[in-house]
Amino acid sequence: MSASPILITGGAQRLGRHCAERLVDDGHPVIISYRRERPELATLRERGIVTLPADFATEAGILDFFERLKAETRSLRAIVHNASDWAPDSSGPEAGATFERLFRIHMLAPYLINLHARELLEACSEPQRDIVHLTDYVVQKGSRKHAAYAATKAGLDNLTLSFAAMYAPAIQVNAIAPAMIMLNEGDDEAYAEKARAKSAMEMIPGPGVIYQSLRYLLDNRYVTGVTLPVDGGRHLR
Ligand SMILES: NC(=O)C1=CN([C@@H]2O[C@H](COP(=O)(O)OP(=O)(O)OC[C@H]3O[C@@H](n4cnc5c(N)ncnc54)[C@H](OP(=O)(O)O)[C@@H]3O)[C@@H](O)[C@H]2O)C=CC1
Ligand SMILES: Nc1nc2c(c(=O)[nH]1)N=C([C@H](O)[C@@H](O)CO)CN2
Repeated sequence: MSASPILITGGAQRLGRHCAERLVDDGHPVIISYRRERPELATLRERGIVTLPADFATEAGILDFFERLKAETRSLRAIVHNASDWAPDSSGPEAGATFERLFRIHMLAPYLINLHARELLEACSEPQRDIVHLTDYVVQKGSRKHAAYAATKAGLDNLTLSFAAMYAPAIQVNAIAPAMIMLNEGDDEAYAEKARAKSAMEMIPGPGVIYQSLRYLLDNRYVTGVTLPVDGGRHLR
């Protein structure tokens, strides 16, 4: 019987893409969701990664995605909720719309997908099944410029506890809380220097440290309801 696939939402770039390719390297079938078609997806498809379109900004979009997922597979080994929008707070009339959009991407999508995908995870013939939420160090301290982002990631952090209790022992549910992992386009050296100085390790590690944490969770049968900080010791500064 072929292995059940691992789903990574928002897997077309950066951390999600890195983990998707590393999982393929480790022999797992992988499904990713993407929002925008782009040339890089061809590379992932050539590696056998199944790519499903998804826009989690609306409930209808979330449920449409789940129908596509169900048409693609009858079981799942794991779900990694990686899709995210690091939108700064809006001032003025669109502030509420921004908050609602981030609530849907960071909380409603993981919530509805976890509820609907329970039977896909339980259909996995392997002994371990996992759900992993990508949250953020800012859940612990808030954010002056990304308050809506931080609050909705805090909601996702709390969903980790609820789903871990609901789904044990058949399914393990954990979170990974990164701080600065990789820069964005347009981040200059001054920004990078400031970012490095924020953590005790004084580095911007790149996505490999996230895959190491995901690998640990996927390989450990006795860990559930926890959040792994991957933040270079931000709390020490
Ligand atoms: N990078 C970092 O330093 C840090 C990352 N994190 C967290 O780690 C995870 C990965 O980070 P990173 O790789 O930088 O993430 P990105 O900012 O690259 O976003 C990942 C993907 O999310 C998808 N996405 C955005 N909006 C939507 C939407 N409305 N519906 C569906 N998908 C959407 C995008 O898809 P598309 O490109 O197709 O539009 C994008 O490819 C995220 O959850 C992030 O919050 C936390 C702290 C630090
Ligand atoms: N979806 C995203 N979330 C976050 C990103 C990102 O690029 N996409 N980046 C960060 C920053 O690296 C932040 O940790 C710097 O302090 C946070 N979240």
